[in-house]
Amino acid sequence: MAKGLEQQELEEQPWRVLEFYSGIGGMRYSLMKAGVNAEVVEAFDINDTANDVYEHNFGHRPYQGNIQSLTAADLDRYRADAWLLSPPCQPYTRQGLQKQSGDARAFSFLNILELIPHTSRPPMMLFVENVVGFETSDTHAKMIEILGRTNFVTQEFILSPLQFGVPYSRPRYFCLAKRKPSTFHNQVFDNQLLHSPGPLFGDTNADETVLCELDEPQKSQDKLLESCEPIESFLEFKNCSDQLESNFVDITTSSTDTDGIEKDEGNGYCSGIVDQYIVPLSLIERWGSAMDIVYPDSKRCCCFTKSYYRYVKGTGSLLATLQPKNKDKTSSLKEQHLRYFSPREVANLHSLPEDFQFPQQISLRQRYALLGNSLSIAVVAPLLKYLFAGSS
Ligand SMILES: C[S@@+](CC[C@H](N)C(=O)[O-])C[C@H]1O[C@@H](n2cnc3c(N)ncnc32)[C@H](O)[C@@H]1O
Repeated sequence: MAKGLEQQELEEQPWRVLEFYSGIGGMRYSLMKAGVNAEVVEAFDINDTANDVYEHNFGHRPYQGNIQSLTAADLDRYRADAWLLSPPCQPYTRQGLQKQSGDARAFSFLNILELIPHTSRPPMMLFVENVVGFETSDTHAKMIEILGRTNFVTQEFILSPLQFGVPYSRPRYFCLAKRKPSTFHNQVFDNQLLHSPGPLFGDTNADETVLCELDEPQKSQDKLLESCEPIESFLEFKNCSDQLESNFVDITTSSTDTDGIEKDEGNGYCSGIVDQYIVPLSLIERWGSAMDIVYPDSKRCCCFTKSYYRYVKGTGSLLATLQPKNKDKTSSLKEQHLRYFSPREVANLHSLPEDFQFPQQISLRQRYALLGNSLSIAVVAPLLKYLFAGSS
């Protein structure tokens, strides 16, 4: 009887979690959203600004140092059950030089994994997030080798918010790992790379789950988009187009700011707070054909990167606030009153909670950079729920 109670008490203890590369706390928000009984016992990030935002929202300042300098003894002190890691992705991105494990930014990640066999209390669960491309890198090969050697079984996923009803294309790679004798609910997916969220919701049809993305990709893409909410549901400035219509004045005087970005001075489209989000006409003239433009009724927008607002090409979608009859007519771009998504809107598309806030001193560019580095809570929360389910 006494033993039973002790056992019960033990089971009600929250999981002790370490959040590496914590940024603005996307992993922690995902844990909360997943309803996992977990306590983040420490977060780690080298970036001052990210730590300001994390502290502002969670009331705790992450350990501000280089993860590479942590030792096995340091980690043992936390008695952690789970490690959540979202290491820098530049070594694996197309824009980066793809130096993979040869890139200094990958060192700290491999270093922390190499510590596992030296800890006296290794984690029971591990969760890794990175860009698509990571799964074919030599860092990935090393990670799988270390995890195998330290008794972990893995299930890997490539998933996008579009598969969770959010009109946002941000496919990312995820590795879920459990240390034996712990097992996943659906062991049929052990050591596989999956492209469907089916297993997270109890789907055990291995063939369908692995193949569904490859099989008739266009058809499955169309079906996905149909089930997404429109962009409009994620906007904080919905009625600006009315304001724009009456305030439109074409003043094309431009200047170059310190980052070499051309900005029109006071083009007067839309007075007030939205002004700062208007795309200058000079940028439309120069880069219009390369812009990804979406509308309030669109069911998809492109991934926002950390360079959104600094550069327009390939960094995220722009919103047309006046909808033309023919959406494909490039010549009408100037009349569509393009604007950037605001940081709050990007946060909404990342499914950050409503009470997430930036401290006032964080500049607009820093906000976009931090959000671009963060993750989709709509995707990570069910993955974490699946990882923690049934572990004891
Ligand atoms: C891809 S972002 C992760 C963002 C985070 N998941 C979030 O939700 O905001 C990588 C983060 O790792 C931090 N970082 C990169 N290298 C580091 C290192 N060696 N030690 C500590 N932090 C590091 C960066 O400052 C950045 O905030």
